[in-house]
Amino acid sequence: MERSYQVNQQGHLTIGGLDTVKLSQKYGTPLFVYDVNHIRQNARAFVEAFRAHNVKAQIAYASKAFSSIAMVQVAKQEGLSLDVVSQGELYTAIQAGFPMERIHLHGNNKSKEEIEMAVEQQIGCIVIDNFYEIELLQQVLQEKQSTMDVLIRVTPGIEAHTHNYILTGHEDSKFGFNVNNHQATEALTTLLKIDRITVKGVHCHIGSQIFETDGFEMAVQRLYQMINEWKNSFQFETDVLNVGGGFGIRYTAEDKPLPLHEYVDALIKEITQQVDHYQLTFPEIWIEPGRSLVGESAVTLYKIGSIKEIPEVRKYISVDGGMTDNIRPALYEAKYEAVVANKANQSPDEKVAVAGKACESGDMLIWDIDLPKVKNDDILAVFSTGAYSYSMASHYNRFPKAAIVFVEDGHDALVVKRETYEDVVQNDLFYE
Ligand SMILES: Cc1ncc(COP(=O)(O)O)c(C=O)c1O
Ligand SMILES: N[C@@H](CCCC[NH3+])C(=O)O
Repeated sequence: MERSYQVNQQGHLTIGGLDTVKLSQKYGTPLFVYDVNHIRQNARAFVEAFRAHNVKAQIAYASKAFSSIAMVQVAKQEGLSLDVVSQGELYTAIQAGFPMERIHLHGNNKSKEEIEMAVEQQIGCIVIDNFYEIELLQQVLQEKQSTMDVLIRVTPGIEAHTHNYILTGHEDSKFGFNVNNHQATEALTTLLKIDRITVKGVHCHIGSQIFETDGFEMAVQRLYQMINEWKNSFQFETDVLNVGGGFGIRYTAEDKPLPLHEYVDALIKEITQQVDHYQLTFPEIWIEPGRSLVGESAVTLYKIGSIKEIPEVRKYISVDGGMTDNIRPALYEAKYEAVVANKANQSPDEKVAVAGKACESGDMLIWDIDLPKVKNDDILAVFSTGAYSYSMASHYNRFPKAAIVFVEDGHDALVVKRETYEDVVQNDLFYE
């Protein structure tokens, strides 16, 4: 989906038709601004892609990318399912009134409390990750005299490294059951013996920010070897094949994401071939997009403060946020693009570096970017911050977390309040 940014007559950047400079004045900075229409278009692109093939599917928004009550409401409105990884994400979904039967619980170390909550809420399914969890789930189901549908998360030995794939004979991952050493099959046989558990199928996730379809195709091929063995050995047929998320987005001009339907088209083509080859039943397909639904839908607005020039070295412009609202540059050397929101019609004059305000040399948002000459109080808009920014925010240096605004149809709405200093110390107790 094209990003909905434009420049208005004042030379200000607009998102979803609203002036970002005015939004920064109204709500303060740092501020996340989401174009809700953009999220909806992405969701509909996935829904439509499956519909075009007449394939039954669940598109589960991976809420780890950005979870808030308002975001979960939008996912519900668009008919998506929801992937949650913790009690916190599940609690958010409950508060948002999300249909429990469309929730899938993930996690490589689910606690008994998390499993209990999932069973009590009768969520759609638990994605089983390890043998210990099978014991815990069995115990909880017994205690609560309940039942649960599950998928088995497997690691097929294919790992995506953004632009290419590594085939690993021995899979070294904290997630899921290994296919190659038959732990996945052992998990199946263990689960099949438990009356209160119904195995609906298989899950795998090969990585994130992936720009090609061949890694998904390779994973499907490997999975079908296993699924066919399961059919022959245990007469077990998978009703559901969940191929995870990972569809890439554009952070900078170097990123060339595919239109979302191309991933779906390729997956359906490969699954069709495999099903025909092994003469199996076509499964329901589930996917778990996070970044591709929300990543490009948001900008972060910052106010520029200090400007430091080291002659012949670098010019640093510092903003009023940084790694505490977007850890990705520090954590993954992730690259971002930005514009000066109040000078969006001006051409660049100089190369600068954008620094955050945390007490950490690595707190840099962008190392090299061409911008028009900036001064204090200018507003910087960093693009594509909708995924894994707010959701990975921290209180380092006791900075309060930023606010979030949704814009749609010419309206803006505050959906996450800016934290106050009272919020920052709310759990602190005096030592007496
Ligand atoms: C199991 C699982 N599903 C879905 C996702 C979402 O990935 P993405 O945000 O890249 O679509 C992730 C994150 O990588 C994941 O670990
Ligand atoms: N948080 C990561 C991706 C991890 C996805 C979840 N398994 C990022 O920002 O790119």
